[in-house]
Amino acid sequence: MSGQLPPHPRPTQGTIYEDLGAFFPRIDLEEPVVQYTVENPSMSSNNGDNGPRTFWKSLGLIARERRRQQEISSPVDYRYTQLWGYRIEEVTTAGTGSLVPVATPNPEPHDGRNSAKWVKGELIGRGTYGRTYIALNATRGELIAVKQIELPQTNGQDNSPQHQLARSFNRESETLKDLEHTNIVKYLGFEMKPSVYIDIFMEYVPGGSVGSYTQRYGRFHDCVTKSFTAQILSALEYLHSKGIRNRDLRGDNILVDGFGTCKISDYGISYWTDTNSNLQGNSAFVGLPGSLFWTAPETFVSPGEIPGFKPEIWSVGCVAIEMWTGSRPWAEEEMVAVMFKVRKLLNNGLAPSLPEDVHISEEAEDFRQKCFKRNPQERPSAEVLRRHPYLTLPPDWRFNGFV
Ligand SMILES: Nc1ncnc2c1ncn2[C@@H]1O[C@H](COP(=O)(O)OP(=O)(O)OP(=O)(O)O)[C@@H](O)[C@H]1O
Repeated sequence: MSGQLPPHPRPTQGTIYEDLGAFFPRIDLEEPVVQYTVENPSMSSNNGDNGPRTFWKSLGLIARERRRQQEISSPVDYRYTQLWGYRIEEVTTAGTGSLVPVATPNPEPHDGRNSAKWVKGELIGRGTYGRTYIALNATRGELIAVKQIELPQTNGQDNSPQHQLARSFNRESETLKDLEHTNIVKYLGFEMKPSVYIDIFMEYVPGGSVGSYTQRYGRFHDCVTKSFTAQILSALEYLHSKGIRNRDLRGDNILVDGFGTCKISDYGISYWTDTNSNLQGNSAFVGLPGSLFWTAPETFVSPGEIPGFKPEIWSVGCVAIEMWTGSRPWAEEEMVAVMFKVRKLLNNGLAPSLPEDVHISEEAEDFRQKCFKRNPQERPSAEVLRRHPYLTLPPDWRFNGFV
């Protein structure tokens, strides 16, 4: 492997466990490095030695044991180990018979939190600000994903998007840690080294994103679009009931596993400023530049506070456009033109349209129009939109590919 996971589709956990060395090439998986103590090693022992016993396991053995456990429990019942509240340390093997911390600049003294350890595997992909890696929880053997974002040196000025994200994660972590829903990527923990980096730990999702699948296959079969849209709305309904916003909903942030289960990632956190300073003078938008195409018009003009959850319903319409057409919304426009176009929309009611060669049903068109209501108050909530007739699937339909 070349240091990065094959771009598409990402391998399943089973495949990674099967060939762990290929995904963790810089780790000695057979070196015994993790110490365990068993209080009563053998109740049946007849040599009178029932005191605590210590022994060592390799990361490879720990991973194999975890894999067996995961095979026994159903994927739905599987509960990841939570890392919240722990000092989450990146470690590696070094031929010393124990796990050693990966050197970071200016290591800090231990702060009293219990430690959890993880090792880094191959790169999954690069985003605008960070890199996402496959990782192994070193004591539990679970395969997880970690997004690492370097914090730029700012000499006290910390308004960079990366610092905004770090603050947003700190602020929201009490809420984020308890969130659990089939259609969201579970956050497992968070570690920050001020002025150096943040690490965000998540469940690992095999497969790809809606964005990568539309790039690969073009427009989706209508039943796939209905199923995915309903799942996205189900996730939003849940997140909104917990007061969590999703300011960056787009195809690239909706991961899809091999069974056709969608999981929203990057929810509840944002690179947006807390104030209304930004790209366009007095507009509120400071999201990632690539997010513009999925962004509701009112987001560009409401100074300060972003209005409630309704901009996300607009974004749902944009994701549906991706699935109906195989391209991003406003596909015919360059970024700068879109900034103007969305502004124009405020005056004359334009919304992302469908190319002439794409035909959707009347129900789908009604769904599209509801998402793109000019007045955010007139857009239905996620809860209401989830019951739209367009989303009804034939009772015997099962996911069996994208097109
Ligand atoms: N929990 C996860 N499991 C598996 N892959 C993931 C996970 N989270 C992100 N990825 C993948 O890692 C890659 C990088 O993701 P990241 O979120 O950093 O950037 P992005 O969403 O592609 O772009 P941007 O930074 O512009 O939002 C993408 O291919 C993404 O699908």
